[in-house]
Amino acid sequence: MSRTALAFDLDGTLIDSAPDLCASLNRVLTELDRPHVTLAQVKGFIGDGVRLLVGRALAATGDEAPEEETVRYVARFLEIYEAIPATPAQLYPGVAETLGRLKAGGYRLGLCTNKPQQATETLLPQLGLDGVFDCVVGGDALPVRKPDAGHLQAVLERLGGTRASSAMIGDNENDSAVAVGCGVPFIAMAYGYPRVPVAELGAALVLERFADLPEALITLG
Ligand SMILES: O=C(O)COP(=O)(O)O
Ligand SMILES: [Mg+2]
Repeated sequence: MSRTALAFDLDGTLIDSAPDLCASLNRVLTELDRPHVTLAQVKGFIGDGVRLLVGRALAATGDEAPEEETVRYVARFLEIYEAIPATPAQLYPGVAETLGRLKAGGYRLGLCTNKPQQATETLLPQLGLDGVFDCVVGGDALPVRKPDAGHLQAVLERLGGTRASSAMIGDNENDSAVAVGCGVPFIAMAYGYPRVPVAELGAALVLERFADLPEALITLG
């Protein structure tokens, strides 16, 4: 077991959050008398944090709003989103069991997500993942966030992970970029929300099933 510190992305890697994000965006859009966005559109908006998620939904349904208005809509969006209880059924197949298996096997697990810290910490116990992660670093927890490598760097420092002992597991270009920036291998989950074909993410390995991760880590060496 040479890779002992694992950093995970959240949306599109551990949970299928797009339906709740889409429903929350559409409630905000209804309040603004705008048309709704589709689930397929929202999947393309996810991954760069909540400000861009809301901004993209506004751009897709009319004019982008001035910054101070957008800030209010982001706050309203988060109020709605955080009030929707998540359930373990939103985890992709095998996620809970596999994370439990890795933790029991001595791996240190960190979360490196662009979702805001408070929304992430609200979600984790609802998903049944309370206490699974040794550190959780959300998209507003630091002055930088993915694709800035400083985000993953902070997670790896908290996990005590070095280049040789770490890996990043994610679903899109931002996860690939931080892995490259930190010089650690990137494992891509093929089922997430990438904006380019998964084969173009530059991953050391692409997995169809989360449950294949423990064996993949052994392959990686
Ligand atoms: O963009 C977000 O809010 C979350 O995205 P991530 O968990 O895939 O980083
Ligand atoms: Mg993601």
